Amino acid sequence: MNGETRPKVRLRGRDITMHYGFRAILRGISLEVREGTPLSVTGPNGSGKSTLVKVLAGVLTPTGGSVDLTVGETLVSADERAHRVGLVTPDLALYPQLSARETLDFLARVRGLTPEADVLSTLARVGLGDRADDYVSTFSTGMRQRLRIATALLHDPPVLLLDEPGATLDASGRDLVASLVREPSRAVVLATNDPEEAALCADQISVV
Ligand SMILES: Nc1ncnc2c1ncn2[C@@H]1O[C@H](COP(=O)(O)OP(=O)(O)OP(=O)(O)O)[C@@H](O)[C@H]1O
Repeated sequence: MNGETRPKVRLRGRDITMHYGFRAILRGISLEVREGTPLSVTGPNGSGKSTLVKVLAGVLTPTGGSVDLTVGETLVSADERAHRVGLVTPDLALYPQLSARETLDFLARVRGLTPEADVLSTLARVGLGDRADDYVSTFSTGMRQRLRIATALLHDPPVLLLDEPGATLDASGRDLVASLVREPSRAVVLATNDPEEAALCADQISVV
């Protein structure tokens, strides 16, 4: 979908707090992201970047505060949010016994998507067009990361949440990440320890 036809999107987090047991990780994080103005999330190891991304994705429920996503005029429900968000996280386990094409076919079915063509074009977009039928077990670290990015793009979500997306990628892979961050039609949040990656974003917050 191109930017002219895509509805406007706004992802907002208000006063987000998170505790793991007695340990307070996020203390009152507020943010707002719209299409075309990507937001980087920086902070030291263990400061809560990944936690914040998962809260925004709806994978984790925060201890306090709220997240809301508006697409067009519609406030997206918490249950529906996963269908509107593409999440790239190092925690995403891939099935080694599936091929890249089968991985996306499987996800397409799970997500209720049908068009087979999107699978191949998505693999081509991440540079795996010629490895579609190879098993994930034979993929290198960077190829697996490209496949994770493909899983996030498959349903053409209006929101992309990227957690350390370029950490294992080569120069062309980092260019791919840069092109995704700069897409004017998506709202993008990028959690990273890499200053060059963070600099791709117009806005920045830091968690400590
Ligand atoms: N499931 C969990 N149970 C308990 N503590 C957790 C859990 N997940 C994360 N934490 C803790 O929350 C804190 C933040 O972790 P998180 O992964 O969000 O940090 P991060 O900023 O992304 O770190 P890094 O830069 O190392 O990727 C850490 O202290 C971590 O130990």
